[in-house]
Amino acid sequence: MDGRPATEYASWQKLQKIYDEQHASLTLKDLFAQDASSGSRFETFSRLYQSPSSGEQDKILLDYSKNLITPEIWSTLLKLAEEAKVPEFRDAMFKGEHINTSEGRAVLHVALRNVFPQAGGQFDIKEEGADEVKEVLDHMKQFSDAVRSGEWKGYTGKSITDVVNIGIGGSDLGPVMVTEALKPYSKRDLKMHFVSNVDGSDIAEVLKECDAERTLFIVASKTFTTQETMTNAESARDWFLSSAKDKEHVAKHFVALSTNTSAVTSFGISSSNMFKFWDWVGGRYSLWSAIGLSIALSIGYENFEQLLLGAHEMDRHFKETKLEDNLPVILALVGIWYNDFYGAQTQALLPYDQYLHKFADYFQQGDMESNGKSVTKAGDVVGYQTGPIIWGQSGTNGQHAFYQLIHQGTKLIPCDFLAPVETQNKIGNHHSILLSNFFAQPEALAFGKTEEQVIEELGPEQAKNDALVKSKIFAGNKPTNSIMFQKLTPKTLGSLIALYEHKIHVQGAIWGINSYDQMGVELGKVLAKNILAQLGDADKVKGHDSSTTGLIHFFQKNRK
Ligand SMILES: O=P(O)(O)OC[C@H]1O[C@H](O)[C@@H](O)[C@@H](O)[C@@H]1O
Repeated sequence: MDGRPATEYASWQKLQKIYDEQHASLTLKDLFAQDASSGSRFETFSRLYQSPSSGEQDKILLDYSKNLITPEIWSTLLKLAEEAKVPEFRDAMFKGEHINTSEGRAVLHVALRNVFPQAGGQFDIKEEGADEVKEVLDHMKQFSDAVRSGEWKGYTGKSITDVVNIGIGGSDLGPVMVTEALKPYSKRDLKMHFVSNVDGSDIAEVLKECDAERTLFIVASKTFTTQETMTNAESARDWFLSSAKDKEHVAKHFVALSTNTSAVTSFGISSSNMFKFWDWVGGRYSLWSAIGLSIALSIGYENFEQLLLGAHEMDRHFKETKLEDNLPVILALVGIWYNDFYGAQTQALLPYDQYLHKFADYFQQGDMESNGKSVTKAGDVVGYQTGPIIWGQSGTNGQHAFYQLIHQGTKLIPCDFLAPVETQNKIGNHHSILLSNFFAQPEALAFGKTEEQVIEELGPEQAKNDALVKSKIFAGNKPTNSIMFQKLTPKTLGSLIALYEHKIHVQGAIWGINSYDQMGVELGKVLAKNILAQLGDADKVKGHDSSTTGLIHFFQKNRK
């Protein structure tokens, strides 16, 4: 809680000792072979989460049995969570304590979904703005209903057909991921576009598809100062005005999502077209706030509310469930075991659901911007690994791209496999084929293929080729989590996102770091501003190393 280095905990030291003594002989094969004597490993190391309001329909199964953990390792990891005061740190977040210490802010994305008195009661959160959440949601409902029904008209009296969300980082990735994930619930005749990159090609391609009379621009930026977003927003406004001519028409075609009212109004968007949020909403935790307006426009407010409800129910689970049954805690502890003791550098997220194809991209920011830190909250340099590199893509595509390295490469890559029991699109036996891959890959990773098996398969003649035999061996012993959910409904998606958000929180708490600032994005921004002012004139290029100067001069000489 106070940023104690994790290595000081007795349980951390014990884990190190266990690792040193046991890791060479610890195999998933042996661990599962003990099933017969000690009861099913699956029973011991899996947990079923049921939505309190819809139970069966929105359940999530977490199987963490294919991990290199024994009862002793597991109980020591749970002890670590207690020693690091994970429950206290979690409760401090829910109470609105200013756990983002470097910025002196509360961390209250949980307040954004704390709007369901019927779902087991609300959390008592007393922070400025927390009582305005419902008001902004009502505004979002009213606005999204009007646009979706066609009641909201553009400057020539036509309804809206295209929505362009202009934002970057947390003001883009969440809406992109969720609108993709919930496409089956979307209004197909309202097309969603996302512009994030300051590269003019991004906005140029989107605008080619839009008609100024029927396009709504959402300028999404917490600070409303982000260079990429403001540049894109200005270009969008210029493009719009080249057709609409009159600045008065901007009001029908531009809305803003921000915490910065004065910057929004000086851009020319009236405060009645602004959807606000608060400084206690971190960018990468903001899809639940006004930043989710594009989501509400795409899937409708009622579905957006279901997304919030799913997250709220996971919040309750995280807050009220003992550590050993707590899904976010389990994911966090398993991750720490590989990250800090086995030295794993990365963590793959592999959804076997095409609609989740942006899930890993989303949690790249969610996890890496949160836990990519190397000093504790007390300011000490950590002597251990913190946040993992998050990567991945939809499962079967990954199988034909990078799984080779996971199976037979030299690196340990812990993987989370995710899949729905029910598909959104029943076509032939696609889903059975998909799921058979979802079941097979963790099995292959865990148990591999021995030399004896390879020799038997090859037959006596080919087995004489030793190099061929060796190349076909799968060492196995690669750890995975498997997460199965009933169906990718808005509510289940909300719960899954909150599950990973809280996993990140627990890991940050154990590492003693501040998961809620992002100082590492600042330096590059400042240098870029300085360079921009020098780009026009070769004589102005000053104050850089010879490499940077050489590159800038090369650009200046060759640009057309
Ligand atoms: O919403 P904004 O203020 O435009 O910020 C966009 C992004 O900027 C920076 O990269 C970081 O601070 C991110 O966390 C943030 O999501």
